[in-house]
Amino acid sequence: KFLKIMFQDRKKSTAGVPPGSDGFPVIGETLQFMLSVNSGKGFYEFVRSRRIRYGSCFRTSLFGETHVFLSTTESARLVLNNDSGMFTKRYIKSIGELVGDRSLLCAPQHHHKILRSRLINLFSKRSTALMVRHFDELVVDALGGWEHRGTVVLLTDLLQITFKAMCKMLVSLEKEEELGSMQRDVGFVCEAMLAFPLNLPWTRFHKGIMARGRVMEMLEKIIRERRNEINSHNNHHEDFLQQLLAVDNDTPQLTDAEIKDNILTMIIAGQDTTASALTWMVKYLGENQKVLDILIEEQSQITKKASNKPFLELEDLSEMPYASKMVKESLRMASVVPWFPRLVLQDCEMEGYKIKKGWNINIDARSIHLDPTVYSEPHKFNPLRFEEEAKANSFLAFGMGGRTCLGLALAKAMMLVFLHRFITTYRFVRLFL
Ligand code: HEM
Repeated sequence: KFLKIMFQDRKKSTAGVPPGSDGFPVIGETLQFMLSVNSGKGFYEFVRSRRIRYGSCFRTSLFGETHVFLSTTESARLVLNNDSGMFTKRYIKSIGELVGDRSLLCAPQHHHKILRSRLINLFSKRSTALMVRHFDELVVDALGGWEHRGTVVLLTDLLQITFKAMCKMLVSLEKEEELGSMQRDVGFVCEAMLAFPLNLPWTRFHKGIMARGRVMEMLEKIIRERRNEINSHNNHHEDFLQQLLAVDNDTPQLTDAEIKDNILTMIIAGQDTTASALTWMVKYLGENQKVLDILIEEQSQITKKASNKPFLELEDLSEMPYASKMVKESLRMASVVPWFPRLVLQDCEMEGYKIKKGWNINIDARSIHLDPTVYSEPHKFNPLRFEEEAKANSFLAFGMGGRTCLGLALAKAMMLVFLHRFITTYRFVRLFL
């Protein structure tokens, strides 16, 4: 029925293209976009200022292509749930060269479905429980060290902790030296993903390609060693690699190339996002004394109850109702992934405007999270707003539909663990400089 409406509308459509600017010939508004990427305000400023100028649907031209930004819950539903099949995640060749064209992020739609159905099994309750225990160990260790340091740059430390957590969960990599070189190389790959895709010896893109090669070599070595261990029955690992290599006649095996590309993908997808979300959460804590007081009360109870065990367990997290809302509110306010890009596969109409095949359409999650018609007093940090269920299609921190974040339960668990330890280890004093 939906498709019928869309096609009927298209035949008699008199709709115009969305408001916005095409900028300069060929480069469009790329320069303005790059300026805001490098400004102190960050790349979202480019979108925010145009959303204010043009409204909830606007177009721009970036890197030679038309981009439309949409910021209503209804457009989020249509595009992200994609029941019409008219949208897909875009394959960008340069990103494919960096994360691998068998990565979940780049695979064509039919291959994505197969990969996702295999990978989703890895994110079980058991994996989350193991992650809680291990992440807690890492956090306790890190927080203990902060006592003796004059200044801690939170994001830098958290990137290291989340990197270690990802590597342990995925391939049980724990040796400091190997972790160090892997983290450096994954960092080069991530930088190259945002760079101009020119593969010449002095470019950031080239550095990323070289780094990907080294990451692949290291993963190959890890897979080889693991197979030897499995063959000699000398194996005690409980990580994602172990599950991916297990021979199970009911589930199709992934090839080694698929395993390597997707391990790199999961490190990239999980490390930065979680570290940023944690950093924002601490910022909101520092700004909201009342929230902090309630949390201290709740978390002290957990400390009392769990005093006989060295580390938190998954069950402990279910006794943190206020902290869970705090985590959700932090994710809403921060919108760590601010918009979700898709490619339009057929001419259609959205919000009364003509959208053409081949355009890029972006669901602007941050605008939805801060829309006063969706969340009352959206700039107020208020965890209790989640006592009531949020409006449909309005909480988009982890996306929606067939591309929803695979690591959402893990990410929430890590945030709760960190919140607990942070609050119960240190006293929060705000310095007004
Ligand atoms: C607070 C932390 C995190 C946030 C805010 C976050 C957010 C997101 C969002 C918004 C998407 C969907 C993007 C889209 O639809 O275009 C996504 C996808 C994904 N996330 Fe997360 N994520 C987080 C942590 C993690 C963790 C810990 C993992 C674990 C490995 C992970 C793995 C993935 C994967 C594999 C995808 C791709 C799914 C697909 O394309 O089918 N994420 N994430």
